Amino acid sequence: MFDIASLVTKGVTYVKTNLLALVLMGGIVLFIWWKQLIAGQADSIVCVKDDKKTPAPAQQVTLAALTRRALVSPSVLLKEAASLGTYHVKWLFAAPLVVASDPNTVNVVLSDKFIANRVVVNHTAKGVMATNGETHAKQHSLLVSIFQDPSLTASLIDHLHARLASETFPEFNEAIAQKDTLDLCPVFEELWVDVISLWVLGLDATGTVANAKEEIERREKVVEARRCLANLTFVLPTGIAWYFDIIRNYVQYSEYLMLPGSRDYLVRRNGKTKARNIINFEYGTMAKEFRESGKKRGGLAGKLLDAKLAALPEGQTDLSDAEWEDLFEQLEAVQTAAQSPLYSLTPHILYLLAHSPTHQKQIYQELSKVTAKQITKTHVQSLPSLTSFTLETLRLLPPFVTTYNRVSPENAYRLPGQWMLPKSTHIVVDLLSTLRNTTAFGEGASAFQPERFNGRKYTPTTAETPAETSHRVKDALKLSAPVFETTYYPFSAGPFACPGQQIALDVVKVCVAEIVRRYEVVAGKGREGVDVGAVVKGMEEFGSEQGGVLRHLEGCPVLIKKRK
Ligand code: HEM
Repeated sequence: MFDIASLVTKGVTYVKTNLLALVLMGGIVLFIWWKQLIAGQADSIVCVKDDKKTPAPAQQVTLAALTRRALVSPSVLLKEAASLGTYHVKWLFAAPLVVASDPNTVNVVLSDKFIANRVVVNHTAKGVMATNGETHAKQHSLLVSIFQDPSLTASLIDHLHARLASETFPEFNEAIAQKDTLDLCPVFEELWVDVISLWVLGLDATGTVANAKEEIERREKVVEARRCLANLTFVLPTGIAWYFDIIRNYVQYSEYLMLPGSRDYLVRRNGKTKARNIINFEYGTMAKEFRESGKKRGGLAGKLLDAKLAALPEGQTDLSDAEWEDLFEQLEAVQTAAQSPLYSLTPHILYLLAHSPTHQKQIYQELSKVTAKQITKTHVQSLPSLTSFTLETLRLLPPFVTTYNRVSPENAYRLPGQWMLPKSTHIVVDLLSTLRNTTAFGEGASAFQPERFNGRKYTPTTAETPAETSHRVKDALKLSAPVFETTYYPFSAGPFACPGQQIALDVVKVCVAEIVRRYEVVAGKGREGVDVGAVVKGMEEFGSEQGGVLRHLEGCPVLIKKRK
């Protein structure tokens, strides 16, 4: 007779007594599966040579080379990149993440003629989660052209002057009165978040309109909300949140890449919904005012609206709801993209000046020739010492230590010797190591020497036309050594290059100049005598928190002295 109960009991006893063996077997099966998966992926690295697909030779790439720590600690990134060579492949789900760094090693590993310079970064790769392809290209070139407009830089500088006078100088004076060390990072984080938010939304710079009180209250609400939102936390449907959190752990800046419908996801945990609503209300008001009375704002909002209206088919005078949404998303993207590198770079320049009194003196002497009450873009463009100091700080402390990650479309990322990276390769360029490349910047590449920029003019990487680019890509691959100009690209290059690079250089210099002409910045207590070279060498003082820009880990502590 078939006794089910006894069979079940026997089964349970069997499972109990053999549980350990079953777990072990399961583990072994999983391990074999994993090894096969990895091996399968390695085999599937197919490159294209002379239009024929062939498996890439195994020695061409190093697998699982960078540790996760390298993506958040610049000092670890430098060390690992130096020991591993140029092409590090990190497995990220099904696709490898490639980090290009040292062209010397790439010469050995991949070919004898590869240079990780800004021309080579000009590939036609697509962003992973960002809008990509033609949509991205259109939005990108729109921003590039809008940012050429001098009135836009001028209005940003107006906001900067107003903010320096109302909060920053009083904060500096307070630190002087207290004879206390001041941490520069939080000061400039608030400054840039405030300045960019008012400029992006096209609000008045000084609050001197007829209903001044109401306007000031409104501006305060907006900047409060923006400060609250500056530390991004996404709320996503559970499945996506899990995927996103994992990606975020591995790929820097991925949290800033917009997912479809991201404005809805940007609703915050921890009571940030209120802040989000304040900004959304501003967006709504912007569209309402235009629709009801044709009123347009200043700042970026106004310029972007003008450009979008100009592109409408004849006879159409208003944007559709979807087009307004696009406009808001672009404003949102610029807010994030602009504020964080600015609040990384500005305190770092001042901190390095505190540790380099000779350079500070030189810059102050240059500045003392400017007699105007307010420093303008024209002034700072003709201050060579300040320009060289800024460019050198950007080289050794680039706010983005790696580019955003992007995915290569099939065969579009060309390597030397006609090799192509396979489709869906995640590519991240290690700007930190590239900007310290000894072939390009000489044996003293890791030393802080602003003078290396003397007599050189920075050409924004957005200035290249596609035709010039593809021609130059071909030429670059033939070059035998990377040159200074093409390897210097802290704003990245190609279709994802920073569209705001000239504005960024202008406003950062105006900000630093206004401070240095009033105050002397001195090394903080206990840090006297530490030379600027020691600060930037090993990068131990800095970190790139998940999804964040490069920051001094102790917030750039300095002492401030008022100049006579
Ligand atoms: C020192 C300051 C800045 C630095 C170092 C910087 C650097 C960068 C870099 C490296 C990228 C591209 C990353 C990649 O290739 O994946 C980027 C993108 C971008 N930047 Fe900047 N940036 C700065 C300031 C600004 C400012 C002031 C604005 C706006 C006014 C701005 C707007 C943008 C935008 C909109 C993008 C996204 C471009 C796209 O994906 O098409 N940035 N920035």
